[in-house]
Amino acid sequence: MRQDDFSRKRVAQRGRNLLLQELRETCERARLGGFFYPVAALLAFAAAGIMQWRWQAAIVVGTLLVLAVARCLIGPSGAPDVVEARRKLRLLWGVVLASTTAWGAFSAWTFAALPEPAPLVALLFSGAFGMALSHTMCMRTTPAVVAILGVMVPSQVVLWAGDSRWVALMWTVYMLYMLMVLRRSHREYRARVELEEDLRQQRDLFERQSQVDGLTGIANRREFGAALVRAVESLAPGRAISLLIIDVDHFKRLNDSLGHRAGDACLVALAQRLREHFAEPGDVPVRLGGEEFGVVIEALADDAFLRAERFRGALAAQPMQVLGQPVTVTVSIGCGQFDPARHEDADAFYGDVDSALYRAKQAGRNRTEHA
Ligand SMILES: Nc1nc2c(ncn2[C@@H]2O[C@H](COP(=O)(O)OP(=O)(O)OP(=O)(O)O)[C@@H](O)[C@H]2O)c(=O)[nH]1
Repeated sequence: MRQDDFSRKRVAQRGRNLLLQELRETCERARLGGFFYPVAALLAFAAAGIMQWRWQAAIVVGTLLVLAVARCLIGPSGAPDVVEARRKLRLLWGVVLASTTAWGAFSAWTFAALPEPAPLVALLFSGAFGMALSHTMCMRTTPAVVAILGVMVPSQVVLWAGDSRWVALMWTVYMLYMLMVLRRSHREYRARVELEEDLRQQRDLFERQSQVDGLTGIANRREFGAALVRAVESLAPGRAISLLIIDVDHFKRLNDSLGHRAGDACLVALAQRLREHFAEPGDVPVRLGGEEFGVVIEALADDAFLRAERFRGALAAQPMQVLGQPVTVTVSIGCGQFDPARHEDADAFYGDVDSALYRAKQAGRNRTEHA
């Protein structure tokens, strides 16, 4: 993959992760907050004498309750793609804005319709909701601003229009303070999620680096050890695991004649050949170190032997392009199948196949030997 493609992919992945985190947090925070609205409306009606206002209470509390339940139903199920995540966020904010606007309208209505102390109760709850919104729903500023205005403005209009100008002024200052708190909370939220994403990416990078060989890009010895132990320990009845250990013949000569850089390029080209040749499900090609490679194959020894021979024959017959010039290399291969009766563990299995490789070298190289 080209470097700029890789960077673009990482940027897109980062954007998606941030969006999914925003969706998760918005769902979580909106879920809890929704139920305070019907409870607050119930308390305001209780303060006014609930029996006298039972129909109005049923409509207001019922509406706010339905909206609270709707908030709970919109969740980040599974791992939605970017389009689906944006759609859910829009839907969720739509329901949140419906709750805050409904509350704002209700609190303004209490001044006209309900006796004291119901308007005071509703007014104080408006302040609490506005402040809660500025702290908790700070993931997106525009809808959060609309939500705060929805909760706060209707009662302010009533206060400014009536004879409570000082209360109205204090309420307006309070609302401006909420908007400032929202701005700060939003900045802190962004800094936190960006930092968390940076740490996640660093962790993934380190994890990948610890599993992949830096020169050839295929799995390294550490990953090989883990894959072999996994394969051996989880071997199901009727299944087989084979191992090839592949060593380049006279690699020192190649290094000495063409240079170390050409030696490196040769190892990269060889790893690419391995990747292409051993690409069936269950195949794990790795670089064990130096000019030694390994392949874990889910197959019987005879099948693995045939595939090893095909690889060896093709390599010897077809020169590789190394720094622009054709270079023919041969390999010696040890091949064996894991046998629980003979191999106590993965190490014993590896040792057995390594001995087969040794025999292949002793027998003249460019050949495959059975363990
Ligand atoms: N270019 C390059 N050379 C390496 C690397 N790792 C090991 N080598 C070289 O690989 C050579 C291995 O040499 P030997 O172990 O003698 O094996 P050989 O020359 O391949 O001989 P046989 O295995 O007996 O056929 C050494 O010269 C190492 O320096 C590497 O990452 N890059």
